[in-house]
Amino acid sequence: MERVFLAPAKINLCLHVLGRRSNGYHELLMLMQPVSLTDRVTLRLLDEPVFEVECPEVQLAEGEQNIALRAARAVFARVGCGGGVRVRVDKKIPVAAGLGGGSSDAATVLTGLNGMLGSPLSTESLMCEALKLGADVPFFVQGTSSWARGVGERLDPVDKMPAVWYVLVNPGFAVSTAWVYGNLGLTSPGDVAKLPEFSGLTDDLLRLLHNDLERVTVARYPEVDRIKRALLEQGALGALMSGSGPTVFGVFSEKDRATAAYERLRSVSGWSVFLVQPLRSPTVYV
Ligand SMILES: C[C@@](CO)(OP(=O)(O)O)[C@H](O)COP(=O)(O)OP(=O)(O)OC[C@H]1O[C@@H](n2ccc(N)nc2=O)[C@H](O)[C@@H]1O
Ligand SMILES: Nc1ncnc2c1ncn2[C@@H]1O[C@H](COP(=O)(O)OP(=O)(O)O)[C@@H](O)[C@H]1O
Repeated sequence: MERVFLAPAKINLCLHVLGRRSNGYHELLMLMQPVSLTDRVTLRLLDEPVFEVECPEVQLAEGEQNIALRAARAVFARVGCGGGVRVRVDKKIPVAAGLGGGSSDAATVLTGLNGMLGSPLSTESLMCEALKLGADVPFFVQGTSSWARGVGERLDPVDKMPAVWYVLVNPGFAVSTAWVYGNLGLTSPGDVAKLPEFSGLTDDLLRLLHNDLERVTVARYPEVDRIKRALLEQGALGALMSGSGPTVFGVFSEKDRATAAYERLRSVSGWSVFLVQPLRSPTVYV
């Protein structure tokens, strides 16, 4: 049996670091949203106990280091059934970009395989395996815009989100999430007591835009700040780095303006530019 799924990217509309745990992980408050830039994940069930992953056209580990393969093994181990799986990931989401591509691939493998095997695992079990794979993976299993707390695993879905357009700009180099958190130098806990109200309007979203990781990435990669300014010059209502970066998103309320900015910015050498919308539903089955 073979099935194809689309694994979406995410953006962090806000990211506040509230503290640091003894294991080095950080306590966060984030508003996260899946967007319509997707990897294509093909899953083929095998009779023999073989686990393989291929990622054509990108320089990405095809063995155990690939998080999609680890997700496949996790499902089979938890279900305790025989057989194996061949995973193919056709990447569209830039790698190590702050867009959660690997986490999304992994979540898609967890939920997709579970469905193909007749749904033996509960959502709770899937969430448990998701968190073992990475802090952002539970968000993608849950699949909709959410407030995320803890290390990212305590999720509260948000129903009402504005119908905006985003232009994503990626400068073409990778940024390590571990490096960014490692260089945060957290001295005092973040204060979110005065966080603006969010009732789902575009103005609320614009007031909310904030990322505590931005200064770390910008200090090392000033190009991220140049992208922010370029997006604002092109008419974005707001612009922010997503996650640990280096991708920056610009917010637009009108499609025409977003399209014009997209056309202009994609002529800049070395930048990958995407015009996307918020996604409403979880992992898409093709
Ligand atoms: C920054 C964020 C924002 O959504 O996304 P990305 O920029 O990676 O997309 C996440 O917090 C990234 O989550 P994820 O990429 O799943 O992290 P993991 O693989 O679990 O951990 C990678 C590294 O980040 C650090 N880390 C991660 C999450 C967290 N709450 N605190 C941390 O300090 C860990 O110490 C680890 O060294
Ligand atoms: N299927 C995958 N897709 C993307 N990256 C992967 C995958 N499997 C393993 N990785 C590794 O995970 C790291 C983080 O990648 P990614 O999830 O794209 O980052 P981010 O969350 O910052 O967008 C990279 O160093 C990459 O080599």
